[in-house]
Order: sequence, then structure tokens, then C-alpha cells
Amino acid sequence: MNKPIIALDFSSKTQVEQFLNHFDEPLFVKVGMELYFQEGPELVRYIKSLGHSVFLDLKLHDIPNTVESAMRGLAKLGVDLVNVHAAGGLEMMKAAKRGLADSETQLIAVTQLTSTSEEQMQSDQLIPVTLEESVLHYAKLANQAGLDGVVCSVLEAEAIGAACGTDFLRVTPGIRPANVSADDQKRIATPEQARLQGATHIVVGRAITKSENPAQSYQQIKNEWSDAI
Ligand SMILES: O=c1ccn([C@@H]2O[C@H](COP(=O)(O)O)[C@@H](O)[C@H]2O)c(=O)[nH]1
Repeated sequence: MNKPIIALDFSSKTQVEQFLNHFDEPLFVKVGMELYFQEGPELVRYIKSLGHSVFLDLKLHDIPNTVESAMRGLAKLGVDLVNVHAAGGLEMMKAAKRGLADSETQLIAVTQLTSTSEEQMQSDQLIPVTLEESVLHYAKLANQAGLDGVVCSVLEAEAIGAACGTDFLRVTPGIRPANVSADDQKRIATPEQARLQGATHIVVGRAITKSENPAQSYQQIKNEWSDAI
């Protein structure tokens, strides 16, 4: 079972160091826009030097040539996982993959953000299908482009596994243990539901980073995710 991915949604290296001090084991962490835009590639190299695995969550979405060049740069960071928006299209996803050629970094595509409801998708993006149909369409497109998997909610993980194969990564944010606030997330699930629905990874931010005891919250989520309770 893959380790839960902890979203390091902090704005400074100092906050990251304070948070990581709670742990004495190698972690799988996610560096997103908030942290990367403040601290840049140096911080990513620092986290890797501590022995942690890194998902660099920058969600690239631009013309194919720009995405390919940007990925060529990110490949040098030696991170474990990077992503693009599937809405950028088949050609853009193929270009992203080309940019990562000769690197070990895995590439996944965001389908529909877990903060998006079906109603919002239909009205804001003018997509006249169900949310699951849209997510499945993007997952199949990512698969066709040769990507390693997608970001989706737990609610679509099983259908994506059936359509794209069980090796295809289903990285699922929107994880909320029972009785924890959904905040801005719309498509949420517990760690146990994620396991039962065939998610390959869970991404957990505030339920751990805002906890009074981050190490204990991490361990509880890890146990529930790996069926060790
Ligand atoms: O569809 C998506 C894609 C990325 N995220 C990111 O995951 C974490 C979730 O944080 P929580 O505090 O557990 O809600 C956050 O960094 C998002 O940028 C996502 O939530 N949904």
C-alpha cells in the first residue's frame, strides 16, 4: 500500500521544517503552488535530500511546446510525480511526456478538481455530461497519451480502474476522515472508502497539517488507508 501523500500547503521553508520535525520516517509529500511559488526548486531539492518522495503538484496547462519545455526543466529536479491538467488536451499531454523522457518521474493528469461539483462543472465549464463521464473521458485521454495515471476523486477511482487498468494510477485528494470538515472540497471520501474504491494513492492536506498532533493524525489515516485498524 502506498503511503498517504501529505500536501505541504505552507508558504515558507520554515513552516515545512517545523512540520517535518513531527516525523522520524521517510514520507511521501506534495509540494503545490503555494509553497513552490514562494520557495522554488531549492526547497524541492532540500525535501528530496531528506529522503522524502515528492509529488510536485504544479498542474501545468499551456500550449504543448511550453509544457514540454517546462517538463524538461522539472525532470532535472528528480521528483517522483508531476502533473498537468487533462483539459490541456491529448497533444499537450503527449508533449509533457516527451519533456520527461529519460527521467524516472511519473506523470499524471488532473481530470476534474475535487473542489468541483457536477453542477459547477456543467454551468462553469459548459460541459453537458455527468461528472463521472467527464472524468472518465479525461482518464482515457491521459491513458491514450501514455501517462501513468490521473488525479480524480475516490468516487471515480473504481470506474477508472475498470476502464484504464489497475496499474493506472488513481491519485485521490478530497480525503476527509469521518467528522472532519469538507472545507472547499466537494467530492470527498474517507481513507477507508479510498481503499475500498481502488484508489492507488490518497492526498491529505489539512486533516494532517492543521491537526494539533500531525504525527498522530497521519498514523490514524495511514492505518485506515492500509486496513491496519
Ligand atoms: O483535484 C484536486 C487536485 C489537487 N488537490 C490538492 O490536494 C490537496 C488537498 O488538500 P486538503 O487540505 O486535504 O483538502 C491540496 O493541496 C490541493 O491543492 C485537490 O485538492 N484536488
